[in-house]
Amino acid sequence: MLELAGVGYRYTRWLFRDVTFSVPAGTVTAVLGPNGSGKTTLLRCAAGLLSPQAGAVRRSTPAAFVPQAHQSTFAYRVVDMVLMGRVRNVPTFATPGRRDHAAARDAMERVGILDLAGTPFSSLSGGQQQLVRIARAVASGTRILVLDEPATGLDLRNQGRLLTLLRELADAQMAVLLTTHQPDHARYLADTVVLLLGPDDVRVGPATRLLQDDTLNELYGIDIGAWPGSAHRTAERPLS
Ligand SMILES: Nc1ncnc2c1ncn2[C@@H]1O[C@H](COP(=O)(O)OP(=O)(O)OP(=O)(O)O)[C@@H](O)[C@H]1O
Repeated sequence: MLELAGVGYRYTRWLFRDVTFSVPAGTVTAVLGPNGSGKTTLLRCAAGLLSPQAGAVRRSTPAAFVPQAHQSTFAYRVVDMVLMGRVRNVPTFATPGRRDHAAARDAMERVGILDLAGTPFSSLSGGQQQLVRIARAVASGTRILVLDEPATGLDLRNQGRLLTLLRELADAQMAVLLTTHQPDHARYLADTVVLLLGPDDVRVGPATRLLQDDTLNELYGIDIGAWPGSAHRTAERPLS
């Protein structure tokens, strides 16, 4: 269980002032908002990587945080990267044991990257590296998973695999909190959505109720019916 009560954070200005929601075990919560609205900052507060200036965050266990995708040049093999997720379970100066290796293997299998186990992390594509980071978090055995834009950089097959995996992890009683720029992903996955419309306008509710066209128009400052990428618009586009 992850709980935020009246959480506020400011750098030079308040990004959000009074955010309250909880992510019970067995559920998924998705945070949506325009670029710069404070999604990453909110997730870092939730995961315990930043201390909010207002309110409180309660976690039933330490959270595993999967940062936004970025290309990395770590020379470790994939299996060693995933094993790093076990760091809390391995005593200082000890080497990972059989259970740690089994957890790493299980995590790689679940994420679908077992065939990459011996590959140097630095030689993977950005999307593959993202899957490795997710496997590392899964291997940690955490009950609270916090992921910042986990689908970014993944192809359609891997996006589907990710959505399925996150749903399975929630069904296995994990609390999952993520950010996404894709309302469709939130509709599929999230029990609850948190919309960052402004420092004093943070809306929390069921995905089915909040992810309506009028709210998305307000959130992103667009007319979604006329948006070039909308299904409606694409269907209407004349063949040339
Ligand atoms: N370390 C920092 N110091 C000062 N300002 C910061 C810092 N980190 C983030 N900010 C500012 O806080 C705001 C919110 O940043 P944040 O990364 O949380 O937004 P976001 O919603 O995740 O954006 P995106 O969708 O582009 O990833 C931005 O205006 C950003 O410039």
